[in-house]
Amino acid sequence: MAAGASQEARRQERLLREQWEAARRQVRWSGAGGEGERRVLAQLLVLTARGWRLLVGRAGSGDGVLVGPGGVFVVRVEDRAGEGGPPDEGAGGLLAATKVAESAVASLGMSPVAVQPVMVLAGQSLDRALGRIRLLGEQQVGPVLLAQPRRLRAESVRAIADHLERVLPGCEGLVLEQGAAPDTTRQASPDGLFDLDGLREAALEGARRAPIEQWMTFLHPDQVALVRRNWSGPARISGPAGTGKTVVALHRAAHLARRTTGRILYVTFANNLPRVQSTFLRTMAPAVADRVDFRSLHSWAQEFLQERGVPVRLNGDKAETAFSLAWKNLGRGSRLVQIDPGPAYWREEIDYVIKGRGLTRFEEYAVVVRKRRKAGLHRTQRQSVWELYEEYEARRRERGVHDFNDVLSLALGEVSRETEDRGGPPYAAVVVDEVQDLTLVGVRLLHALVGDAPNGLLLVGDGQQTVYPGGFRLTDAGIDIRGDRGQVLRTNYRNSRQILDAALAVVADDAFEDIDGEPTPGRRDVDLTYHDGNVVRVAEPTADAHDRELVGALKALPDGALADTALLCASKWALGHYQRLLARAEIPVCQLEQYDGNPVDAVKLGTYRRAKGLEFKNVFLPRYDAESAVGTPGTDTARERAELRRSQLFVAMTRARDLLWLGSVADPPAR
Ligand SMILES: Nc1ncnc2c1ncn2[C@@H]1O[C@H](COP(=O)(O)OP(=O)(O)OP(=O)(O)O)[C@@H](O)[C@H]1O
Repeated sequence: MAAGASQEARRQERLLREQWEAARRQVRWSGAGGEGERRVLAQLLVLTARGWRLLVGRAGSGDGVLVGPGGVFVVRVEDRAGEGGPPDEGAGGLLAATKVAESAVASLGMSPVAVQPVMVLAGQSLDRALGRIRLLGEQQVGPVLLAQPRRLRAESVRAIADHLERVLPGCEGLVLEQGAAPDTTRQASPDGLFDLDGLREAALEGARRAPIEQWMTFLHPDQVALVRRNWSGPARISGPAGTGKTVVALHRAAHLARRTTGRILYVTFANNLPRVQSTFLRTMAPAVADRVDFRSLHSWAQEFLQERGVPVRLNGDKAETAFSLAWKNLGRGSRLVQIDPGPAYWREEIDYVIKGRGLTRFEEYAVVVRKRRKAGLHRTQRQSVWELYEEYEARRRERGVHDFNDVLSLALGEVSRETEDRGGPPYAAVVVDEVQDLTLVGVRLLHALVGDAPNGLLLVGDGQQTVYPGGFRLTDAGIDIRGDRGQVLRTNYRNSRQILDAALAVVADDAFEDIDGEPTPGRRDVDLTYHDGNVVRVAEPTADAHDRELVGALKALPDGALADTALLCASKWALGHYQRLLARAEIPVCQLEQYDGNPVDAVKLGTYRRAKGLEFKNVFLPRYDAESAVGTPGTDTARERAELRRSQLFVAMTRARDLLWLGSVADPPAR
């Protein structure tokens, strides 16, 4: 240990010893409770000399509340020296008191996840969970509270404690009386159960730990109301980019985990998001982090089928070969090539319209409304698509493999059977983030897991950020969102006006229909919070000059800024190019696919799609306006692809909080 550090440790130890002596004298004098209770109270009083506020019932009984840098803790002390098991009787009262405290701080915008029930067992040594209650021994309570990461600043501690003192009935503040300070020349010998070393270490650790982000504790009171709401059936939260949908969904998942004993499933389509979101939840509500399963839909479905013994042979390459053969046999000679000569459009038709919607009969396909598909198909053309589909299925089966859609259909069949057999849903609640990315079968599957149970299904997303072809309405999935079960968030907390305006300009003419069937204009009204930020546009005559500018701009960022910087590309090809460029320039890179939400001092590199749901202080979009091959110009399918590409660009642009760098290569000047 460095000399400075050990001096600080000695100073802390001396201070703690003095504070403990003073607290012991104070509680002895107050005559509160039994001896064990008095020792715990003395320890809590020590915290009041370290930035915490303690509120107790006026009669000296009931549950106390501690408010400090680590959050709000509703505390019940049980004097159980020598008695074994946990005091179940006290738990109900403590949870009720916690609910009261949660309601009281909700009006201040404090999320329920920041209010935690703690039961302290005097005379015992333990640290474990009893449902959502943290059970702590006398020796553990001080160190555990002091070591919490910092959630509240001093002024918030003051405001919250003052508020609670005003609104909680019969409650008053108790502080360590400085006048009761002991004779410091005497070497005090703390009681056996007072862990001086533990407290000292915890105080140092608490000071060392980085504070957790504000949004993990405070939301807008309207958002807190959504987090705590009781919904009688499936619910939906929508809203434009950056309006806090994911933030509300995460707090909601934590809140539900504390309210129920079952497990919570939190699903997205993308593979990388669950890792990031799980990291966030672990930081903001560690006590319930293990009760929430963060999964991508397909990985969850595969694992689920495996556990149930349903054979799955997912093989993307062999499925691709099956399609290529089907196209060769039936597609490329058919009337479909007049609509779009490329096989990709027809593969999408099978993936997103036919299999994605779970259609199994031609008559269903013949009449289906093909959402977001711009090329109209009459009956004979649909017949050709259906023949292609059947040929593909035959080739796929021949190879004995499944594609991604099969995995979801199999899981849906299994869940429906299982829910009937077992008579109960496997999850207490399912939260779906970025729901617009899912297929209809995917949404049906998740709905089947919880049905229409109260507080069971929460769908979160924004149709404007659709980055895959096709679409569906919730009513197609048999999901009925009524009245206040459909909520819209409207305040953007992420982007500056310049950045949001630049992004909205891209999709201004692309009106869309959201999954609730609501027609919505491309340029939407969004309230902005005051926030500075810049759009930097760089147009260079050549690709080389463009890349030099990009590297220069990245290198000019201040020290440590790379940790909050992303470079996003429209295609995998471009990704490879920029990866090599950054490697040559010796700029550290972290692939978005590997990113888990923990800070790493490297540029996050990924495709527009991979950046879904994430945000960064600085976002670089090189060659952002480069035209990709979008089929025969002027055709419906080309228009559809161009619109999808604009949605993807919109998603990429709205990831930027403070700086959006847009690079392009201008046409060389005419000679
Ligand atoms: N009440 C709030 N006060 C301050 N910041 C907030 C609040 N709510 C959300 N934020 C911040 O807003 C930003 C966007 O939040 P979030 O990612 O949840 O939005 P979103 O609607 O899911 O976005 P997108 O659809 O674009 O992925 C985050 O930085 C979050 O911390």
